[in-house]
Amino acid sequence: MQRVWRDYLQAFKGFLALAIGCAIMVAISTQFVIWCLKPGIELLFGESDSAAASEVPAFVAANPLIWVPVVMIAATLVRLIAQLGLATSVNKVGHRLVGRIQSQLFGNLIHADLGHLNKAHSGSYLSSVLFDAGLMREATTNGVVNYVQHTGIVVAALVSMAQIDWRMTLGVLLIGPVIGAVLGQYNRRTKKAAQGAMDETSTLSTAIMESLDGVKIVKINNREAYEQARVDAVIERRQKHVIKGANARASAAPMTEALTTIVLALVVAYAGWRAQSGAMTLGGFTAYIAFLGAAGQSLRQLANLQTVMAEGFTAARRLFTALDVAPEITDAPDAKPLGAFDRVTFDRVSFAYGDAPVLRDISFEARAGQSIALVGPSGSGKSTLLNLLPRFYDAVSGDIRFGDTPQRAVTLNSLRDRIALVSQDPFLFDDTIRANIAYGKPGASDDAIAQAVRDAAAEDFIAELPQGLDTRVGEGGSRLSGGQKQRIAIARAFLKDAPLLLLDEATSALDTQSEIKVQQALERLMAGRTTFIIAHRLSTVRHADQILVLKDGEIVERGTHDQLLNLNGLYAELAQTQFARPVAEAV
Ligand SMILES: Nc1ncnc2c1ncn2[C@@H]1O[C@H](COP(=O)(O)OP(=O)(O)OP(=O)(O)O)[C@@H](O)[C@H]1O
Repeated sequence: MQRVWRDYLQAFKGFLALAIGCAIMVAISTQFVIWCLKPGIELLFGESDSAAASEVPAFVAANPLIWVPVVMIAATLVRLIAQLGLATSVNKVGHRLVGRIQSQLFGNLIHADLGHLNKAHSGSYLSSVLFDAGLMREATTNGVVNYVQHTGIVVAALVSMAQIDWRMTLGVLLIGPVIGAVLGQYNRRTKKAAQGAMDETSTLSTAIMESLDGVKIVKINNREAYEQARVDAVIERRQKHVIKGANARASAAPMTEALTTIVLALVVAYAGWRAQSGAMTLGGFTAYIAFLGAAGQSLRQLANLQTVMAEGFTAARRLFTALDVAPEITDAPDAKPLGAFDRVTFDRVSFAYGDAPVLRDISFEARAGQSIALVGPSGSGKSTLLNLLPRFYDAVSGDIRFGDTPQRAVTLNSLRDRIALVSQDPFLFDDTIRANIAYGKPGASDDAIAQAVRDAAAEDFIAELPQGLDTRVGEGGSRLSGGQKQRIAIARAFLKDAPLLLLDEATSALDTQSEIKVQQALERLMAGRTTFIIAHRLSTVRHADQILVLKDGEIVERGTHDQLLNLNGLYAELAQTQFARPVAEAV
């Protein structure tokens, strides 16, 4: 709660003060309406006139038939206004709080290290953004204000009851610890159920997202029934927790009600006995019962609030755990923008995902404008090596330098500004082709975009689309073919015009018109840029200035295509089996 106050609520303290002021006003006006009953009944029914008359102003005592209802209606109006003020201010603060947390969570997600994102479940983030923030709002705004209001009503009712008959009130208070113990019991159960339900909600989100992402694999393998059963099992587990929580919640309020009704019965008996001896008036008795009723109702509300608070604070704990993960890959305090560089150097670079070493002692130098092909068996570390250049991951040891400047001495933004990435399966956003091309260079001119489209050999197919550059590509570029997506990604890289290019070449062979165009566009893109390329095509490796052959995370051979073929080692072997056409035929 302290943290919620410090990080979120403090900024809205004016609105919160208004909400709490309104809550107190609601409590007071509720009490006042009930308090009016005693002198009202006593005056109207002519009971013990003198006592009632001394409790109210003279004009009320003089004309109770008019003034008692008028005062009660006025107090009710005050209460209505206070309730409206309470609702609007709490809603405003609460929903602003949700928006702020959701925005922070997304900011945290988008700035997180890849290493962290790979470990976290996307569903867990999704359910935090969508549900946890709402649960936390309910507890920290509505919950807190209702606590203040209903606690106020209970305390004020007890004080008024003590004024009417302190002995009876002392007796009533004895029930307090019993109610406390009952509520405590339900509170524990609700908390446990809330935690379980929230965990299953994130599992459910993950399961749904995974099934949709892999829908083709699901269908081709006829695994719809399996996926249905998998999701049903999660729903079932989630429901069990939700039902447990709902049962605890549903039992807490009636238990409190039963206890307060027992108290009411005892009060009726005791008050009747006191009335017989003339120690209690009808007005006093009616007001006492009404106060007791109000206190009982507020106690029930407090019992219901236990769930809201339990869920809210469990959600808050989860949210804070997610928000507290700070990225480790950040700018050094004295980082400078990356300037022009004449070479990229890897100097004894090693890397591990966790404890598993993936790259060992990688050393090489790429001069500006050269193309470096990375080849090697699957899992040898080619993608990992590429990932180190834009600092998607940081090397465990060794140095990467741009010219003479160490990679960690430059700002992340300037480093990534100078790198373009074209991957095997390029990612497109559900936006227009224009926006997708300009993603790396927002605000690029129409001319620059048109030039990038021409360079990427994408103009023909874009011209055939009904809205040309303004055609939306669908989620993940689903309305375009693989070759078209590739060319848009290449146009994006052309427009970014970065000096360093990372390419993960498509594995398929050059056998269609579209793929020939892609290949030619890539060759134009590589011209004049330092290119690191995971090569799957013989034509690419043959033209590379330097080929690094990786095996188990180490460079085992290096040189040009001809030099490596002459070595007759791993490269020659790979060239025979891995590349599209046999070496003999291609050479
Ligand atoms: N995010 C990750 N977490 C843990 N291990 C990983 C991760 N990514 C890759 N690895 C492991 O690191 C090793 C190298 O993987 P990498 O993707 O760099 O190989 P690659 O040579 O690019 O393979 P391929 O040609 O099959 O794409 C593999 O053993 C892989 O299991």
